[in-house]
Amino acid sequence: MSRFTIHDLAATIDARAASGGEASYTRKLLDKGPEHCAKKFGEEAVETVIAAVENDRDHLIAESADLVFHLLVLLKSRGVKLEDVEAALAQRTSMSGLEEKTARKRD
Ligand SMILES: N=c1c2ncn([C@@H]3O[C@H](COP(=O)(O)OP(=O)(O)OP(=O)(O)O)[C@@H](O)[C@H]3O)c2ncn1[C@@H]1O[C@H](COP(=O)(O)O)[C@@H](O)[C@H]1O
Repeated sequence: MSRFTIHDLAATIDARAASGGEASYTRKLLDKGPEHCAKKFGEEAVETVIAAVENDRDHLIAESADLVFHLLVLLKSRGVKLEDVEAALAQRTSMSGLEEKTARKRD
């Protein structure tokens, strides 16, 4: 079985953004603009926090899936590619998280 990745989901979101999309939830979100996409992302983040605090594993997985989807839609709404985020992450692999935190304070 081939593995479904976040890149596959990003490609679907790209396709929905480019389509007519009357039946597409993705397209409906994008049509409402980045502020609406950001609000939805925030709601999903809160739901993910609640699932984590309640230590509900299945709920945490489901909410995390919603959260990743809404993050990708939010990035799309602002013209940021998943590859841009990956590049930012890749730059950090040469230093520890604590070093990266210190470097941020210097910026
Ligand atoms: N992965 C997802 C995905 N995860 C979550 N969601 C939707 O995100 C919403 C988040 O939950 P909410 O509780 O906020 O839902 P809601 O109250 O119905 O949302 P609103 O009406 O307030 O916007 C739900 O409607 C979910 O169905 C997703 N919708 C789409 N996808 C993927 O995107 C693809 C394209 O979908 P369409 O754009 O609809 O064709 C799908 O095939 C999936 O692969």
